Amino acid sequence: MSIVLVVNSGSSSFKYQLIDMEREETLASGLVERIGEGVASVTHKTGGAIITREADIPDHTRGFEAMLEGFEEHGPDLAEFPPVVVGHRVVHGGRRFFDAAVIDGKVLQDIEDLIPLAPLHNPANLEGIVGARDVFAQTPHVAVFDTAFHTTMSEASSLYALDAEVAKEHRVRKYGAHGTSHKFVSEETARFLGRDLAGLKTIVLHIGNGASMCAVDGGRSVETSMGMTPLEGLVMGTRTGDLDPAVLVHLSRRGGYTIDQLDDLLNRKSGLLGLTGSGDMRDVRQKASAGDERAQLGLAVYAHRIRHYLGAYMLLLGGADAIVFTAGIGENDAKLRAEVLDGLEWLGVKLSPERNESASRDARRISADDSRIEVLVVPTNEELEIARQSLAAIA
Ligand SMILES: Nc1ncnc2c1ncn2[C@@H]1O[C@H](COP(=O)(O)OP(=O)(O)O)[C@@H](O)[C@H]1O
Ligand SMILES: CC(=O)OP(=O)(O)O
Ligand SMILES: [Mg+2]
Repeated sequence: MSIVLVVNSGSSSFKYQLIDMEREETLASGLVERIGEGVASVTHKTGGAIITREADIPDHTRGFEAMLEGFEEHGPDLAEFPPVVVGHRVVHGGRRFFDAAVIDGKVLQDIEDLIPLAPLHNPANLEGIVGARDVFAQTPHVAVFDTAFHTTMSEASSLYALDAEVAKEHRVRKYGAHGTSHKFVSEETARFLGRDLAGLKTIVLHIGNGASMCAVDGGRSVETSMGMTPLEGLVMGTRTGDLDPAVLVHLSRRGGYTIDQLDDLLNRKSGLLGLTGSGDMRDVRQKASAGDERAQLGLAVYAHRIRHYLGAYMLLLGGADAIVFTAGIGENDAKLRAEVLDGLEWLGVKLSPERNESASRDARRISADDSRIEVLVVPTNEELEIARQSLAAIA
């Protein structure tokens, strides 16, 4: 039996999944939220049961213990299903990791060295790894990097027009993120369509709390909307996405903002939250339906940015076979999908309103039969992709 435990650590949360890789079946999954905030919430799901409780979880190591308690109390018994490997999501692998890596002291050091390039994500990923290695000391651990899928991008896509010496010294270039999801979804798309991945041009819209798009040509990432860090590109829950860099100079000079305040403003106080007062799409939709004009305007900015990238990626790929929506918003928000694809019949994109609004949660076609370009919803499963790569890395 090949059992893999996957850990996706965020700054204040972590998600986990125990997967039987022989059938790619999830035996249990869970979420520990609000770590270090006094009362954390712990959810453990297995065999159709969902158990939620509150606990004091000051750090990720304690979070791991809470996860283990979930397994002990509600199963499955980890002694019966011992993981052969623990797979970890790591957002930034820079130009050091082109593939998944078995974690040793050197890999840990590299992930730490990359913290300046992903200050919100890599420290949490690292803490998760350290916690998990304490608990699963005899098991190999593998890091799977969000950036790895984008290492196929050309220099023309990856370089900023910054002084070349400065860029080199400070490792400033586009690395992208969400690559594990973009890879998984583009492969699922080929499978769904019964097409050979090698001949398929896909535009993947990973629209969750963090959001990015990717132009995938024959299974290779050729362009993506996130940049040196996961701040560039689309409007997100709390992140600005694209912004004239001179805004920073202006706010610093005229507004007296410090570097830390700017970082906080751009990463945590902007995006949907900054535009509408809510960072969660469900709340923004509710407000907009109730007539809130700020929410309506925020949604217009949100969809406009996605359309901007969609147009660019159609051109870069020389046309697309499929436009694919995924992640929390992409999979669930039919209104957003309709807004993004509104009036694109001239381009060969025609949505079927009934299919778009269907309550199905499976991979599905939402374009009309006479749409030249296929439009799909394909649920992402980063954990399964991490499990596949982790298993391959120890083989
Ligand atoms: N039914 C829904 N309609 C609209 N948005 C939804 C729905 N369900 C979830 N979302 C949104 O999905 C987002 C979270 O996406 P997710 O991919 O889980 O993000 P992350 O993994 O980055 O935390 C939130 O903005 C949430 O409001
Ligand atoms: C890279 C990134 O933005 O990740 P998340 O969507 O989990 O915030
Ligand atoms: Mg995410």
